[in-house]
Amino acid sequence: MSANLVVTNLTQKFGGLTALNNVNMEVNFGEIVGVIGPNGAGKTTLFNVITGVYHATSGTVVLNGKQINGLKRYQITRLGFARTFQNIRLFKQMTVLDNVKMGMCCRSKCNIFDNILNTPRRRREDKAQEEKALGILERLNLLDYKYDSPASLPYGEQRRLEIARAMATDATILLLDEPAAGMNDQETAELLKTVSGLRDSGYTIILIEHDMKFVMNVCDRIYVLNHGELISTGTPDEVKNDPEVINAYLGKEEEK
Ligand SMILES: Nc1ncnc2c1ncn2[C@@H]1O[C@H](COP(=O)(O)OP(=O)(O)OP(=O)(O)O)[C@@H](O)[C@H]1O
Repeated sequence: MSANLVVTNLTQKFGGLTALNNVNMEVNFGEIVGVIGPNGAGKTTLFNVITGVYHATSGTVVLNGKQINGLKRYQITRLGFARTFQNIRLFKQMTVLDNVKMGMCCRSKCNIFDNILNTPRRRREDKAQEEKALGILERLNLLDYKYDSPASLPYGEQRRLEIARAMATDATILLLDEPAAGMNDQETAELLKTVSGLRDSGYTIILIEHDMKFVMNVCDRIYVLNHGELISTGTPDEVKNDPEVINAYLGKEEEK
């Protein structure tokens, strides 16, 4: 398997605080990779650097052989990254279907005149987008909600809708920030099926998660961060038996 994404010696400083310190990571095509670690370990910062929210203090992020750190966020999105966030960020005043269509804006071939004059090109694109969005909703078992407001959906469905919108960007790499947060057991089991199904259909998935049962069941490999340092990496079994990892989590418990 060849590496899709290669992070090398990545360091991110915020003033005197080192949120990431020389972090190395490789993600292969079609893998589900988990990023775990206690609160404040640097997980979200890693996502923020990969997706261009922050420009790394030093180090590189390389996608398919091309360095992407330093690029603008929209350029990184166009290369095939999409992400969901810890806190659900849906457009509540729009329908479920329109939320998914919003994900396609970054690929639009229409210009401002097409939009104002509702030209044939605009109408053709609308139709194609609608068909594609319906397909994604069907795939994520959300089709019955297409004309509903996202706010009216059960929590698990809202989280899946975020993934649907990320897929609509034509992403090949999905970064999911705590996708199972706040879910009950049934919703988590459903999410596990969804995420495994996406991997099986060719997506590469990187996820941050605190729900250890979910992480251990869904991930092919895991990276463990603590205080901005990579302290362990391996299969779920390797990581969960690593004394460094156990110490990092127990240490946090003792600090409380
Ligand atoms: N924009 C920022 N400015 C200053 N400090 C920041 C910024 N973003 C993150 N940090 C700090 O960097 C460290 C890592 O934060 P980060 O949010 O990446 O951790 P995390 O592992 O995602 O934590 P959690 O599991 O609680 O979400 C923390 O000490 C945080 O306060």
